[in-house]
Amino acid sequence: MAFATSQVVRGFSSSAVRNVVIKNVTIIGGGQMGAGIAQVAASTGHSVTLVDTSDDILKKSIKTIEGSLKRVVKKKFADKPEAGEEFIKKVVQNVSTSTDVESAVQSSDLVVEAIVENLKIKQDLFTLPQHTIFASNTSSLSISDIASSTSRQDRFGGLHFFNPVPMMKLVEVIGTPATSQETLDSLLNFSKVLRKTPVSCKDTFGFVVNRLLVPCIMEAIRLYERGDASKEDIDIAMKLGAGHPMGPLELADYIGLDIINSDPNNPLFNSSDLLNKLVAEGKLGRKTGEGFFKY
Ligand SMILES: CC(=O)CC(=O)SCCNC(=O)CCNC(=O)[C@H](O)C(C)(C)COP(=O)(O)OP(=O)(O)OC[C@H]1O[C@@H](n2cnc3c(N)ncnc32)[C@H](O)[C@@H]1OP(=O)(O)O
Ligand SMILES: NC(=O)C1=CN([C@@H]2O[C@H](COP(=O)(O)OP(=O)(O)OC[C@H]3O[C@@H](n4cnc5c(N)ncnc54)[C@H](O)[C@@H]3O)[C@@H](O)[C@H]2O)C=CC1
Repeated sequence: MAFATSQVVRGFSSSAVRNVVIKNVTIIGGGQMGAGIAQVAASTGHSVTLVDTSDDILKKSIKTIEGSLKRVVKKKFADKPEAGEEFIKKVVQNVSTSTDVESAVQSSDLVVEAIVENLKIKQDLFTLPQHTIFASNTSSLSISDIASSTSRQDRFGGLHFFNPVPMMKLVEVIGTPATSQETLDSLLNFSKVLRKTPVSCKDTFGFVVNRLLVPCIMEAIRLYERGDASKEDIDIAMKLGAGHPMGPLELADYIGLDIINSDPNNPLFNSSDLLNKLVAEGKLGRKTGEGFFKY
């Protein structure tokens, strides 16, 4: 770990900021988000350790990364296929895998948690060296609640990526009242090093994007549930009428239906019987082969 002076970032202190230079990154959770974050970090020269619960899952994660890299190089190295192959090799070499979280975090400057969306399981994760910054990629849990199980809340923040990580340019950087300025600056700077655009947000339900996007998805589900329009027509309407790249039901399947959390205290986020039924049946969207649509 080293310190560097970086550019002033919108929304943060106006004097030159000190941030931790992040070189070694551990990503915990090798699912669709963890694999994507690992890919982007490895592609920008970081040394990445990807952690999950079994070697079989990790093998799948590496396959996902390789598949996504092939799509990236098809465009980036369109005229130079050999350079593209070399790039893929280099990126994959930057990623090592582990099922032992305690040893994986030992030399990390930053740990990004991208495991299942469950508060208790997330809280149980921490056995981190003192200097390490910990960031959660949670979609809808409170960063303060996740951080509450540690005594190192100054080095704890939210780093919220979007799916598919290699394509989506945004990262939301979330600070709690206890997050230090140095940690926030480090997370903002890290996002820029990944060639993403960071925005900062307080630790408020859904942060910015999901606060606006999830009510739209939930309302689309209710529209379909009431029989007001077919699922196909709802998606066509939002693609052609609002210019969205995916319709809300296709997007829900893409995100994963288990990830779309509700909040009983907010009518905009009220759950739906249909969504709950699909999740209970294990129809979680693209990743399980069926959600609102079949894949
Ligand atoms: C839930 C949360 O907490 C937060 C969230 O993530 S909310 C969800 C946010 N994400 C979105 O809203 C995604 C909306 N959808 C999109 O932007 C686009 O549909 C998309 C970028 C995913 C795909 O683009 P598309 O034009 O619709 O489809 P598609 O033809 O498959 O892809 C176009 C190109 O994108 C690239 N691409 C898509 N997915 C990729 C991936 N996983 N890795 C690398 N490249 C990818 C490829 O270059 C692809 O070209 P090829 O087909 O030649 O490989
Ligand atoms: N799917 C999406 O569009 C987005 C999801 N997120 C958030 O990212 C996180 C992960 O989501 P996905 O990648 O979609 O889920 P996923 O289900 O694809 O992957 C989760 C991975 O975590 C692993 N895991 C579970 N418990 C673990 C533990 N204790 N230690 C190590 N690994 C463990 C699982 O084996 C699985 O591989 C969630 O918090 C979610 O809210 C954030 C942005 C977008």
